[in-house]
Amino acid sequence: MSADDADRAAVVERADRSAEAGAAGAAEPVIDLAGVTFGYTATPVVEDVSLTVDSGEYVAVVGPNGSGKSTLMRLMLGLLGPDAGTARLFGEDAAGFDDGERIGYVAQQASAARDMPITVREVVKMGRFPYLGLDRLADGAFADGLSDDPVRTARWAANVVSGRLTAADWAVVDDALATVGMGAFADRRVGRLSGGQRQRVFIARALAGEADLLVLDEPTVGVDAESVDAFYDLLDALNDAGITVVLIEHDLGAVVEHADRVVCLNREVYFDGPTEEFVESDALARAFGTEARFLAGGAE
Ligand SMILES: Nc1ncnc2c1ncn2[C@@H]1O[C@H](COP(=O)(O)OP(=O)(O)OP(=O)(O)O)[C@@H](O)[C@H]1O
Repeated sequence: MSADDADRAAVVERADRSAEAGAAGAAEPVIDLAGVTFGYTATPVVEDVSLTVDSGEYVAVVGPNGSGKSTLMRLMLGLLGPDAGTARLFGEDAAGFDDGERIGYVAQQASAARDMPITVREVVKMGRFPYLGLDRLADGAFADGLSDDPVRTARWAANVVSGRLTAADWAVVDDALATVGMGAFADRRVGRLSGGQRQRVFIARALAGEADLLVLDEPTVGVDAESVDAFYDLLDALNDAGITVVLIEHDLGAVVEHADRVVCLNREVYFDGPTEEFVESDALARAFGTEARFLAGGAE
């Protein structure tokens, strides 16, 4: 079986699992914002936004610089609380949501990640941590490993946690690496990867956590063009497999090619609907003002 075939097989297997989960789960929205208003100061940067995202959707949030996209994402994830309105995540109040492993968050390339002195497999392994549970750590030896030296303690804790990963956990880690096409890089240091490869590793970490919502904030900024295409193909495959995708993206060409639905934001929602209708609409011109001509040209 070629590496590509293995990757495809992993995606298909994931699709089967998601289909089972979908059949068993209720049809509650993944994200549900109702009349949300928020400002860092007295002036709102997000105003009266209502939108729901259902399981399995692929939604892109677009808008000019400073239009409130990242703020909206933080509100969706409960990292900020609305001044007015309500934000719900998987049916719960977003601020109190504590089932973090259900969400995979991929930020713009963090420069810190470049300096991480750990391997790809170690990063992806972190996705399993929420499943280990304190009960799997709580044995008599726990206190013996603590030391005054924080680095030693952290190293010890990492080793203990590694020791607690079962064969099934490691299988999930390897499956996630195969899905993003990074199986061959498992033992490479994260800092030695290209930007696009690193972003795939962070997606793999989310998959290892069995996330069913991927939230990405301009994930391909600074990534070379070829890797960007591969990255979006991967997102398409994951979405086909049932994972909900919410993507902030400035590249309207990528949005038009990949997302099923567009939310166009400039403090308020200017458009929310199918991508083909967005392309035909005047939302871009209204939301982007003078930038619209340039951006629309970029989308062709
Ligand atoms: N932590 C903060 N404190 C104060 N103001 C903030 C903060 N974060 C963002 N803002 C302001 O809120 C507004 C919306 O910012 P936000 O980052 O949500 O927009 P954006 O659409 O994601 O922008 P960009 O496309 O440039 O990343 C901007 O005017 C920004 O300056």
